[in-house]
Amino acid sequence: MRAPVSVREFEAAARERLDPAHYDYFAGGAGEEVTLRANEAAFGRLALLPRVLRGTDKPELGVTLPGGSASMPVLVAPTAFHRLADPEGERATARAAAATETIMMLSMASTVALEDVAAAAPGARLWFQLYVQPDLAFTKTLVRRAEAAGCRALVVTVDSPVLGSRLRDERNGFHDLPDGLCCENMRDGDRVRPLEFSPTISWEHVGRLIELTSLPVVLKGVLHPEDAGTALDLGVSGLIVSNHGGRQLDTVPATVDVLPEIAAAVAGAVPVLLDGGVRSGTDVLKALALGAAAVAVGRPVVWGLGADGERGAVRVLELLRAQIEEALALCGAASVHDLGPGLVRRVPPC
Ligand SMILES: Cc1cc2nc3c(=O)[nH]c(=O)nc-3n(C[C@H](O)[C@H](O)[C@H](O)COP(=O)(O)O)c2cc1C
Ligand SMILES: CCCCC(=O)C(=O)O
Repeated sequence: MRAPVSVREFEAAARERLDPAHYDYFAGGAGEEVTLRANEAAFGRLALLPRVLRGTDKPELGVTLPGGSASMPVLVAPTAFHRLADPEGERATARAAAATETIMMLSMASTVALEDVAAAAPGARLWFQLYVQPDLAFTKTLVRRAEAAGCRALVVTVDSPVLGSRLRDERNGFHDLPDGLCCENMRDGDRVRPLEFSPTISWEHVGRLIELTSLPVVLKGVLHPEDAGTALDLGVSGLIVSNHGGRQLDTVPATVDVLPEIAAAVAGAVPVLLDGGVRSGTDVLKALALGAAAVAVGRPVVWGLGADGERGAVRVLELLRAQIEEALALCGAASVHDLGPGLVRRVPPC
């Protein structure tokens, strides 16, 4: 079979190989999946307005963030359960991130323990994603483990006081990992703790985490500009505009549609990242033009992993890099730092 040439084709290739219930877990969203669809559709309603006769040889793609640098403005978003996509699971993803010199946000719900991921991919730049556990002592243990393993930032997911309802999983009866797989970070002595969500999570928890760790704390899942302001006052090091890939509250806006408001509220004080629906280099340029310092991709990397393991994940990331380079050249931009709102026009839905 010929190699996939787009993220969409990687999805099709992964779909052929994955158990249908697992494919649905990865692909699906919450409720009627209005937000899931909106994330991608919103990029489609933005057009690029290129400049001409500004040629340069080699565009600059690298970005520097509080948790280190990346060779391109595309990070790996934290996604759970990679061993459902490939036997090597998060080890393979981390090696792919290392090979492409980008940052991987490692999900707390990984099917390989964070120490084993770090050991399997020595050059990997890992940020650890945390769901605050109701047991704060265990939460602290996780933070210490992430620090000890060399993670360079703590990504606190704040859009999940409870888990959104995924109707595909309900239909498929997919509620637990198959035998032999578990959330390895939840091992505690002889038992594996259940991963819990914290319905009472508040700004106080974030404040305590910032005090607890010397790592930069990045909040993931901010959609309201007033929350962005509160986060800045508390001293976060970065924000990720995210609706969890449409998997939490359905009918929230597409992330790229709220990005300009958040970027305006933050006014450059800390980097603003975006995830949700990024499927191509032109999507990346649009997000950067509207104020993102970088984007993260969730499903695209899972599709690479599901299609061809570590090699597939590398190919997805390298495909996005090549598409960014091409789009920059065709937009007359020498660097990912050169992009502004003038590059983007809103077009009516077709
Ligand atoms: C299968 C899957 C699992 C996810 N697991 C997590 C997780 O463990 N922690 C987290 O903060 N976000 C999680 N997310 C959300 C992603 O980090 C990210 O916000 C989202 O996937 C971005 O949208 P995209 O898939 O359209 O790129 C998950 C998303 C998917 C698709
Ligand atoms: C129980 C792990 C939840 C992972 C997650 O965040 C997601 O599926 O969206």
